[in-house]
Amino acid sequence: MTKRILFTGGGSAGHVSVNVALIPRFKEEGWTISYIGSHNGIEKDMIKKQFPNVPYHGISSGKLRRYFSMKNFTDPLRVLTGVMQAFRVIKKENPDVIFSKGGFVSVPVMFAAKMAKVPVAIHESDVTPGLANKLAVPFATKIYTTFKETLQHMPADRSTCAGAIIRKDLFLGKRVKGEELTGLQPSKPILLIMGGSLGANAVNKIVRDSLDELLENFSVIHLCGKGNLSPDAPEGYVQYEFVTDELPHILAMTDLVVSRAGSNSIFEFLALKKPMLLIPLPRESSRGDQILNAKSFVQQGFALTLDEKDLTQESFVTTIRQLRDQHWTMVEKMEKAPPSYTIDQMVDEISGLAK
Ligand SMILES: CC(=O)N[C@H]1[C@@H](OP(=O)(O)OP(=O)(O)OC[C@H]2O[C@@H](n3ccc(=O)[nH]c3=O)[C@H](O)[C@@H]2O)O[C@H](CO)[C@@H](O)[C@@H]1O
Repeated sequence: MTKRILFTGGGSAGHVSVNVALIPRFKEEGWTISYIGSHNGIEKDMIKKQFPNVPYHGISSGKLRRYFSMKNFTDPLRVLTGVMQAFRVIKKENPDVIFSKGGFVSVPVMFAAKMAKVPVAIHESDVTPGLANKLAVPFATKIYTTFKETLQHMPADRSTCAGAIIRKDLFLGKRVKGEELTGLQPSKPILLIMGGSLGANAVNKIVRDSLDELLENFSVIHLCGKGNLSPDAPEGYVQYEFVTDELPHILAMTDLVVSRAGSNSIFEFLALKKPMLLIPLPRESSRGDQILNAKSFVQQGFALTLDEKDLTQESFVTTIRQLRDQHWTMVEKMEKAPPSYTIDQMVDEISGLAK
C-alpha cells in the first residue's frame, strides 16, 4: 500500500518553502500527498501552481495580531471551525504522517492531528519559535530546527537541529539564463534586493531613494512584493513583485544581497555563498525573530546588519560598500558553515515517523 503524507503551513512563503522543497522527493518515492492551507493565503497559489496534482484543502484559521481588531474576538471561533475542517480532511486523506511548517493555518491542523492520532513532525526556521509552533510543540512527535540555538526552547528528547531545508532547484540556476531574463549585462556586479516574501516598504523606499548612487557601481534586481512595483525604472534596475521559476537564475547571477532576515531566505543565500546585508523586521512589527536570525549570521561572519531605525541613504550606501569590500572574507566563512540535512535525509527522518 502506498504511504500517505499531509503537509501544512502558510501565511507567508517562509512557511511554505520547506514543504515545496520536500514534496517532489516524496512524490518520487511514490507517496500520496495532500496539503492543508488557508482559503486565500500565499500557500494556495504556491502549491497549486507548483504541484497542480496535490489536492489542496482550504480551512479557516485565526491570526495573531499585534494591534486591536474586531477579528481578535472572532478568530477563536475560526480556529475551532478550522479544527473540525482539518479533522474531516485528515479522516478523508488518512495520512500516515503530517509535516507542519508552521504559520497560523497549521494550528487547527495540529489539534486535529492529535484527535486523529496521526504522528506529526514540525520544523521551526527561526531562532525563537513562532506562536503557531509554540502551540504545536505539545502535539508534535518530532521537532526539527534550523538554528542550533533554538534547541534550548524545545523539549530535548524530541528535538533535533536539521538546519535549513533548501529546494534543489535553487542550486541549478544559470547565470546566462538570469541575464536573458533580466536583460542585465555582466558589466557591473549584481545587487539583489529581497524584502521577504511579502516585500518590505522600508527596504523598498531606501532602495529607491538611493538608486542613483547604487547604479553607479551595481546593477540592481529588486524583488519588491505584490503591488509594490515602481513606475520609475532607470537602466540597470529591474523589478519583480515575486518570482518563482526565475529565482535560481537570478541568484546564480547575484553577487551581493540586501534582505530582510527571514530564516529561509538567509539560509538560501548562505548555501549559495552570497554575502548579505540584513535589515531585520523590527520588534515593533514582529516578535523580534529576524533580529536574532540576523545577529546569529553576523556573529558567524556571513552578514552585515542595519537596524531599520538607523536606515538612512548614507548608512545604507556605506554599508553596501563595506559588504562589497568584505565579499571574499564572507564567502570563505560561508564555505566552512556546518552542513544542513539534505532533502533525502529529511525525507528519511519523516518517513521513519509514519504510523
Ligand atoms: C513578515 C514575516 O512574518 N516574516 C517571517 C516569514 O518570512 P518570509 O515569508 O519572508 O520568509 P523567508 O524569508 O523565511 O522565506 C521567503 C521564501 O520566499 C522565497 N521567495 C522570496 C521572494 C520571491 O520573489 N520569490 C521567492 O520564492 C525565498 O526564496 C524564501 O524561500 O517567515 C520566516 C520563517 O519563519 C520568518 O523568519 C520571518 O520573520
